[in-house]
Amino acid sequence: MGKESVCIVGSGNWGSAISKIAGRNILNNPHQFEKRLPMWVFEETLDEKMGGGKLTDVINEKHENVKYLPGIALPENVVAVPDVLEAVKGATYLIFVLPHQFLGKTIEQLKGHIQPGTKGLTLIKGVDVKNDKIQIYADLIEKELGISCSSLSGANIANEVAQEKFSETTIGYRNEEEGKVWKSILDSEKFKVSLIEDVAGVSLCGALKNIVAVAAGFIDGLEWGDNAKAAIMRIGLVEMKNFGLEFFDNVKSATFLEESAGVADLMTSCMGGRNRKVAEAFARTGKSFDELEKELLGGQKLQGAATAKEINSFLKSKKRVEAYPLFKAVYEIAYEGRDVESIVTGVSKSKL
Ligand SMILES: NC(=O)c1ccc[n+]([C@@H]2O[C@H](COP(=O)([O-])OP(=O)(O)OC[C@H]3O[C@@H](n4cnc5c(N)ncnc54)[C@H](O)[C@@H]3O)[C@@H](O)[C@H]2O)c1
Ligand SMILES: O=P(O)(O)OC[C@H](O)CO
Repeated sequence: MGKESVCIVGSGNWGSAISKIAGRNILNNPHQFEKRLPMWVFEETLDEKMGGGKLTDVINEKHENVKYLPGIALPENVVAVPDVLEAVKGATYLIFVLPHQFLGKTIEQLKGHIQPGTKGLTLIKGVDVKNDKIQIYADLIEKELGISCSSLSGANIANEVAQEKFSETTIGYRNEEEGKVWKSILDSEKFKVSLIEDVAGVSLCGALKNIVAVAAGFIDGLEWGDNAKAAIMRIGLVEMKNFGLEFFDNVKSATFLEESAGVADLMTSCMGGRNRKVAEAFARTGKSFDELEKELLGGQKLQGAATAKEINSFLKSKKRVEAYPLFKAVYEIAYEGRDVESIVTGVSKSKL
C-alpha cells in the first residue's frame, strides 16, 4: 500500500485558508503523508483586472489564490488541480470545503472513484433537505461515497485564520483515532482544534448559525444597536439547540453552548461574517440576496439565506414552523416580502 495522502475538495475563501495550514502540517506529520497537497479548483478565467489567465495556473505560479484569498501566500506543496477526479486520485484523506449549493453535483462526479477506507472531513456549513428529510453533509458523504466522514466547524472567518490570527475550531469525529489524524493535519498554534464525539451537533451549529447571522445583519441594517443584536444571538442559539435536539439523535447541548462550533461561531458570524454583511445591505437597500451577493462578495457564495429557505421547507413539512419564530422571520423577510422591522415579532418566547 502507498503512503497516506490528503486532498482538498474546494478552493474558495475557506478552502484556500485551510490549504495553508494543511499544506504546512503534512510536511512534518507523524502519519508520513505524501508531501504534495492537491486542491480541486473549480476552473475559471480571471478578469483582466486580476491579471487574466486560468485560476489554477495563477495559483500554481504565484502560490496565491488571487480571487478568493488574495494577499496570502500558500505553501508551495499546495497544487491547484482543475479536474476533480484527478485531484482525488489516490487520496486517503479528503477535506470537503465547497459552498453547500455545489456539493451534490460534486459527489455525483466522485461516486465510484473513491478508494475504500478513505476518510472524509466536511467543513461545509449547510444541511441537505429533501421534503421532510434532513441530513447533515457528513452523513450524505458517508452514504453516497461509502466513506467515514467527520465534521469541522468553528468561529473561523477565513481571512483571519489565513492571517494567522488566533482562533479555535471543533472537529466532531466518527471515531477518536480518525479525529486524532484530522487534528494532526489541521491543528496549529494559532488554529486550535478541539475533538468531540458529536458530528451532527458540530454540523448543525455551522449550518444554523448562518440563519442567525442573517438576522443579525438585519439588526445592523435597522441600526437597532448592540442590545438588539445580543437578543438575536441569544434567541438564535436557543432555536439552533432546540432544532438539533428535536430532529437529530445523540446531539449534545454542550456542543451548542460550550464549543467554538456553537456559541463562538454564532458570535463571530453575527459580528463579522459575509451573511451579516449582505443582510445588512438587504435591510438598507431592499435589493435581493442574489443581487447583493454578486455586488458585494466578488464571486464568494452566501449560505445563510439559502439555509433559511431549506430549513423553512423542512419545518413546514413537519408542521413545526411556529416553534422556530426567528428562523421563520428570516425566511419570510428574505423571500416573502415581510417587513424587516418585524424581525423580533413573536421571537422572545424562545427559551433555553
Ligand atoms: N469563508 C469563510 O470565512 C468560511 C469559514 C468557515 C466555513 N466556511 C464554509 O466553507 C464552505 C466553502 O465556502 P468558501 O468561503 O470557501 O467559498 P467561497 O464562497 O469563498 O467561494 C465560492 C467557491 O465556489 C466555487 N464555485 C463556483 N461555482 C461552482 C460550481 N458550479 N461548482 C463547484 N464550485 C463552484 C468557486 O470556485 C469558489 O471556490 C461554505 O460552506 C462556508 O459556509 C466559510
Ligand atoms: O462569512 P460567513 O457569514 O459565511 O461566515 C464565515 C464562517 O462560517 C465563520 O466561522
